[in-house]
Amino acid sequence: MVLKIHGSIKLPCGQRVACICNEKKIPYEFVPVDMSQQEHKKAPYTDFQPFGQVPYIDDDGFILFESRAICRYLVKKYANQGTQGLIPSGDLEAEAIFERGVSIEIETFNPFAADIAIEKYFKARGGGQPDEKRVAELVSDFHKKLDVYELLLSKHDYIGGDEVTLADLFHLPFGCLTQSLGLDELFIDHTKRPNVARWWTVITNRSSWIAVVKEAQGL
Ligand SMILES: N[C@@H](CCC(=O)N[C@@H](CS)C(=O)NCC(=O)O)C(=O)O
Repeated sequence: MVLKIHGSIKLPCGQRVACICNEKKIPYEFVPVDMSQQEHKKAPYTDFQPFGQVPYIDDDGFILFESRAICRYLVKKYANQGTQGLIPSGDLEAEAIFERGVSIEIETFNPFAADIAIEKYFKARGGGQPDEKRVAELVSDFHKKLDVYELLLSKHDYIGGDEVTLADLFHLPFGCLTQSLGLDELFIDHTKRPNVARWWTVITNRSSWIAVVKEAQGL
């Protein structure tokens, strides 16, 4: 059975899973969830994702939610196909640097990128207005965090080591959404943060991600 992703290619967490499917050459299909009718907040959806969020996967009867956990599962299950090395294994220090990158994305990057996206994108979709003062504070603090990224990326080519890993790819959905909200300067400032700009250009140009962007645009 083809891998079913219950959720949407238009939302960041579904995009994260789709990107890894593309890396690992795993056929998948999205099963739409009518979020306008709050389908994700009630049974039977919540029988499978009890937090009432998208996505979850159904892999031939195996149900799993949490997009990053899904990606790790898929990389391990399909170890012998597609891009290799997305989760380092066998070298203790490489594994540690990778885990550090994964934690940095969840703890340091995602809160800023997601909160900016909530203010400037998701609120507007619901007919609301962004809190511009909060956005300015978030952007200012995000710059400081990305200055540390610049330091880390001056020592390693990628945030999880010297090869591309899930730690990098996990940044793409919310990072690109934030970037698209008129915030190029966070990610692509070759003068101020040349290593961040290099890294961001490389990962956003991966064919796995370009395919996600096209699918989200219906192309
Ligand atoms: N940690 C979860 C977060 C899931 C999540 O926040 N999903 C968003 C879409 S990207 C959602 O369902 N938002 C609607 C809601 O929370 O009601 C994951 O990575 O799967």
